[in-house]
Amino acid sequence: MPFSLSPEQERLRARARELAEAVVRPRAAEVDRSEAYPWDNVRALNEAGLMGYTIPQAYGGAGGSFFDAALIVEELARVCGVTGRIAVEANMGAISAVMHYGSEAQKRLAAAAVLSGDKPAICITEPEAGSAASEMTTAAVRRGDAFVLNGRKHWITGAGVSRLHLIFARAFEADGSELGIGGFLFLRDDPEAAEAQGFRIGRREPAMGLRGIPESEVILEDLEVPAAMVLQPPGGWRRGFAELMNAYNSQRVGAATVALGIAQGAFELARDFAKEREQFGRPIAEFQGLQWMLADMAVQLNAARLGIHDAALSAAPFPDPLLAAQAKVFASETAIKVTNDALQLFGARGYSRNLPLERMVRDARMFTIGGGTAQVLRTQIAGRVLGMKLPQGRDGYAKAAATRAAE
Ligand SMILES: CC(C)(COP(=O)(O)OP(=O)(O)OC[C@H]1O[C@@H](n2cnc3c(N)ncnc32)[C@H](O)[C@@H]1OP(=O)(O)O)[C@@H](O)C(=O)NCCC(=O)NCCSC(=O)CCS(=O)O
Ligand SMILES: Cc1cc2nc3c(=O)[nH]c(=O)nc-3n(C[C@H](O)[C@H](O)[C@H](O)COP(=O)(O)OP(=O)(O)OC[C@H]3O[C@@H](n4cnc5c(N)ncnc54)[C@H](O)[C@@H]3O)c2cc1C
Repeated sequence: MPFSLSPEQERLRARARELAEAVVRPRAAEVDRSEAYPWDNVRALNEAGLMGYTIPQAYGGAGGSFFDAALIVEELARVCGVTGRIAVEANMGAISAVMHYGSEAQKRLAAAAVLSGDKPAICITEPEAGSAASEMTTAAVRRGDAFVLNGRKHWITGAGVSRLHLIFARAFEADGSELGIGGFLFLRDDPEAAEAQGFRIGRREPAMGLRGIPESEVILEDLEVPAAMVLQPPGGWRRGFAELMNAYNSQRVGAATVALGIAQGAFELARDFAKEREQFGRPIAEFQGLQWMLADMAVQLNAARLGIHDAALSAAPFPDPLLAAQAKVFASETAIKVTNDALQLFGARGYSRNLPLERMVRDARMFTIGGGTAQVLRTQIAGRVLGMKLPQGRDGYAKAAATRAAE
């Protein structure tokens, strides 16, 4: 463990590991096979106080930090990536945005949902606005004391099982003038009632990995969201997208931690197997080719963990965008490499669905895509390293120059 832990954090990590080993590990293969959301694990997490651990004590949580959350998430993801992701969304991402930016009523609503076992969903991506998320077309038009939302989100993690949703949409006044991109909170308590209100769950993606948690469409058809459920960061509508994305850095750190946890789990299996399995009359751990593979895995895991902890500890109140992006790029690419090498070390056994290695390879694959692709995050890193705006649209630099000339 690169950063020293307080006695309380040591206990927290031990509590998460105990639960992971006793409850989560034995169910991980079945969660993958059945593709069913692990409600039993959620109940166990909730009883152990690990759902909403970062929620301030005044709202019923433990008031933990993102670093604490990373300790919990790594332990869970080490045995089950799906459960690790649930812990991310119950402690980082949307819930942290609400607990920092929300009104009193919004905080109470969100805290109550998570502390009763909900994993909120964050709804940003649209079919025509993935990496280019700021080009989203889901519209929220003011009508009286509410906004009416229309649009289609896809690849929404937890759609169909989550209650609380943070929906990003482009907001307009009733006269059509644009306000900016904002966050809208919707609680899907009763699926039928939600559908009648205009919040519909569409197709579920047949995903490669992390199959125990759905990624589905969210279709909004004249969904009325009261103005009191608009999540308003301090900078107002014009800064809405930037400040909501700033909060989203916590989830990037969380996603990086799930990738790390999956890879750490695969590494430990490979290390132990290398000492047991014999070929040519000796343990395969005696072959230098494998020793160096294990050494490289250990180097990469340690570096990934350091980057994640550094990013988590930078939170003020959210993790630094550069550190979060760096942590996610490195951990996600490390996870792909380490899980593949761990499988390789097992030979044919690793390729069999009887062992968890092939699941770990599939589960690790998403993290260079979801939460900002490795390519887009590299552009964000480059922009911050260079201290330059790096517009990605074809006429981006020309537009920026024209704006400067007009000023
Ligand atoms: C940000 C992008 C969508 C690119 O869009 P633009 O080129 O229009 O935007 P920028 O000019 O780069 O940014 C506008 C404004 O926002 C600020 N910003 C952007 N990102 C961040 C951030 N992470 N932290 C802090 N601030 C941020 C930026 O600095 C600008 O502010 P100023 O005007 O300069 O003051 C694109 O780069 C991008 O991030 N695409 C990825 C979209 C994404 O991550 N989607 C995630 C969906 S949820 C998910 O996948 C869950 C998976 S999992 O389970 O975790
Ligand atoms: C498992 C999973 C869970 C997800 N969960 C959620 C969720 O809960 N909520 C949510 O809102 N979204 C979610 N997403 C969506 C995710 O955020 C998007 O998939 C991601 O932002 C990329 O968008 P895209 O898939 O449309 O790819 P595209 O943006 O179409 O990208 C296609 C390719 O082009 C590259 N590319 C695009 N632009 C650039 C550029 N400027 N420079 C260099 N390369 C570029 C990309 O890196 C990628 O390789 C999830 C995705 C996955 C896989």
